[in-house]
This record gives sequence, C-alpha cells and structure tokens, in this order.
Amino acid sequence: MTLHELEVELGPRRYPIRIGRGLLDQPEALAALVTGRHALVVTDGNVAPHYLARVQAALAGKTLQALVLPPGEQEKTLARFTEVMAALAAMGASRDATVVALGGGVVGDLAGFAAACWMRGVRFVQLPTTLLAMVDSSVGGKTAVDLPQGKNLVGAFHQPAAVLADTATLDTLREREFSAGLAEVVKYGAIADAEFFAWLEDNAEALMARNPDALAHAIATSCRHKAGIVARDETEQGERMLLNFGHTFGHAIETEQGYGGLLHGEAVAVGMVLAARLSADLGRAPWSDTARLAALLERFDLPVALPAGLSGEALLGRMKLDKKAVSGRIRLILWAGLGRAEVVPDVPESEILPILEA
Ligand SMILES: NC(=O)c1ccc[n+]([C@@H]2O[C@H](COP(=O)([O-])OP(=O)(O)OC[C@H]3O[C@@H](n4cnc5c(N)ncnc54)[C@H](O)[C@@H]3O)[C@@H](O)[C@H]2O)c1
Ligand SMILES: O=C(O)C(=O)C[C@@H](O)[C@H](O)[C@H](O)COP(=O)(O)O
Ligand SMILES: [Zn+2]
Repeated sequence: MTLHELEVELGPRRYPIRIGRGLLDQPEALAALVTGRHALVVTDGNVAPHYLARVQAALAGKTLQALVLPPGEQEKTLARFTEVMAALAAMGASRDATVVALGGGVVGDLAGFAAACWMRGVRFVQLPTTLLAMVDSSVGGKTAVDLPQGKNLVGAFHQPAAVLADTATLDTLREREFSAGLAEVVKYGAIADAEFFAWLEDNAEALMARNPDALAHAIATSCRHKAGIVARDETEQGERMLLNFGHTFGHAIETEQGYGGLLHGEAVAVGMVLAARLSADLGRAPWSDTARLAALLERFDLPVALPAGLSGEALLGRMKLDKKAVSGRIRLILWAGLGRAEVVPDVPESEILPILEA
C-alpha cells in the first residue's frame, strides 16, 4: 500500500494526515486514535452500511456508540447537533471521550462542532470517505452547522487529533459527489499552484476514471496546500481566506436553494468561475485563465454557470452574511490568474450584481 503521510503543524499542536488504500482495514491503527474509554462514531446512512462495522470492530474494547444520521447538507443543522449532544450524554461520555467522524464533509463538520462543544471540547478524529472530505473538510479544524440564513454560520475552530483517509472508500462514492470533490482540488491549483492546475488538465481523464495513482497525487497535493495554509493562519486572519475562493458566491447559491440544490462542490465550481469572471471584468486577471478554469471544471462534469431561477438581488443579500464581510461590506477572494488569488475588500455591489444577473 502506498501511504502518504503529512502533518498539520500548529506549533506544539500537530497532527497527522494519513492517506492510503486500506487504512480502515488496520484495526490497531484505528484503535490507537481513541485514547480514552468513550468513543462516539458519527456517520450517515449511506456510509454506515459500507464502513461502520469495520470501525466498530476496531474499537470493540471501548465504550462505543454509533450515531447514524440521515445523509445530506439539509441535515447539517442545530437539530442534528443536538442529537449528537444527546448521544454523548446518553453514553456518559467524559472529557476524555473521542468523537469519530466517519463520512463526508457534512458528517465531519457536524461531528467536529459537537466535539468542540461537548464539555467545552473533546478529542476528535476524522475518517473522511468522500473526495471532498479527504482534500479539504477533514483538514484544518473548521467545524460548523448551517442556518436557514446562511452556511456554516454557527461553528468553531476545533482541530482533529488525526485524519485518516482510506482512499478505497472512494470506490463506493457516486459520480456526482466525486466530481464535487474535484472542485475543491481545482481550487488549490487556481489559488496557489499553477503547475498543479496544469497537472490536473493533463490528468483529468485519469482522475475521472479514479486512477489510484492520479487520485493519491491529487489528494496528497491538496492536503499539502491546505496543511500549509492552516499552519500559517489557523483562524483565518489573512492567508486562509484564500481557501474561500468561489465560496462567497457558492454559499449564497447553496443557501438560496435551501441546501437542496447544488452540492457544496458544485456551488463552489460555479462560484470560482463567477469570481474569475469578475476578476477579469475588473482587469485583474486574464480572460484566457478564466476560460481554462471553466473548461477544466466542465471536464470534471461540474456546473460553471448559475442555476436558473435564482435572483441576483437575493444572492447579493446572502453574500453580505458571508463570514469574511467587515461591517456589512462584502470582502471577496479574487484572483490575478492561475495560481494567484487575493483578498479584495470593498468590491462595489454595482460590479458584483451584473455577474449575478448575467
Ligand atoms: N470544514 C471545512 O473546512 C470544509 C471544507 C469543505 C467543505 N466543507 C463542508 O463539507 C460539506 C460537503 O461535504 P461532502 O461533499 O463530503 O458531502 P456529504 O458529506 O454530504 O457527502 C456526499 C454524499 O456522499 C455520501 N457518501 C459519503 N461517503 C461515501 C462513500 N464512501 N460511499 C458512498 N457514499 C458516500 C454521503 O452520504 C452523502 O450523501 C459541506 O457542508 C461543506 O460546507 C467543509
Ligand atoms: O478551510 C477553509 O478555510 C475553507 O474555507 C475551506 C472551504 O472549502 C470550506 O467550504 C469551508 O467550510 C468554508 O468555510 P466558511 O468559513 O466560509 O464557512
Ligand atoms: Zn469548500
């Protein structure tokens, strides 16, 4: 098994990211992640039938409970968060408990937020099973739930103790969700690594065919970028905002659709193209790079234009509740072309609205 091992370095608080096929088949390594007596495995109804038994078997010596939630973004709510709290209370979880997130970004964000809050913070382990979770959400400690008013509005920074990504779990992931993960992979090339972007262009077919070597390279490269940025700016005071490229638009779309329309990765794909077009409109980036970005996303079967039926004014209103906004003024991640993004305060609404109405 080819194993990629990385670290997120946060001074004395550092944690490993392990990426490889078959990691869930190593019971000792899984058991070592749970240090106290209590463990709560949070997962969802699509993931549990495939992978929960293996995790349960590995943790058999522990006081163990599993909470299987209904899948989907519409479940990343305060109500489900309360269910996780209730499960921890019912099992008598003490401060040395571990919350294990087995699933995609929805499970990871929700379980992580629960771990951040239970008794003011307990140990948390990420076992990501979607491409998106492996390349992005399992790393970096952003945890949250959505409100009807906006994405991830209630949350906390709470770093996992370890991330263990068994890439064999991607074998059961549906095509649409797989493509959604590729959007966040493309993001790293777009904001920080033009060479990686070109590699993605050259290897798009291999990635869509889920070639194991291509996938491992894409996941490890993405995690290396994310780990580096998080290490330099854990709580998003500056550089980390670049990871939000496409997200001010994307989150507005997801919220406006009631979390039942585009998937997060799909909304980010549209958002990145809108941000790139706005950058080109403002003379900050070459149009040719915007075309390359859209073309690559399309090769990954991702949408690159706003879904029909959304009002530009309504989307603009949603964008004002973005967490990067300052004193109610929208702050956007724009780019200067492939591999170079920047935080831009005070982009006039009069420049943004036409992009939302085009
Ligand atoms: N915390 C962060 O830094 C961060 C980063 C990016 C995205 N996110 C969040 O992540 C979420 C999106 O994550 P996602 O794309 O993983 O969505 P998801 O968790 O909803 O998973 C997608 C779908 O795939 C199913 N699934 C998961 N693993 C599977 C497997 N191995 N086999 C078969 N089916 C499987 C799930 O049940 C779900 O239906 C959003 O809420 C987004 O806001 C957070
Ligand atoms: O890790 C980060 O920082 C990111 O922004 C990664 C994003 O891909 C992710 O969607 C994140 O959840 C967005 O965070 P938010 O603070 O904009 O809600
Ligand atoms: Zn994202």
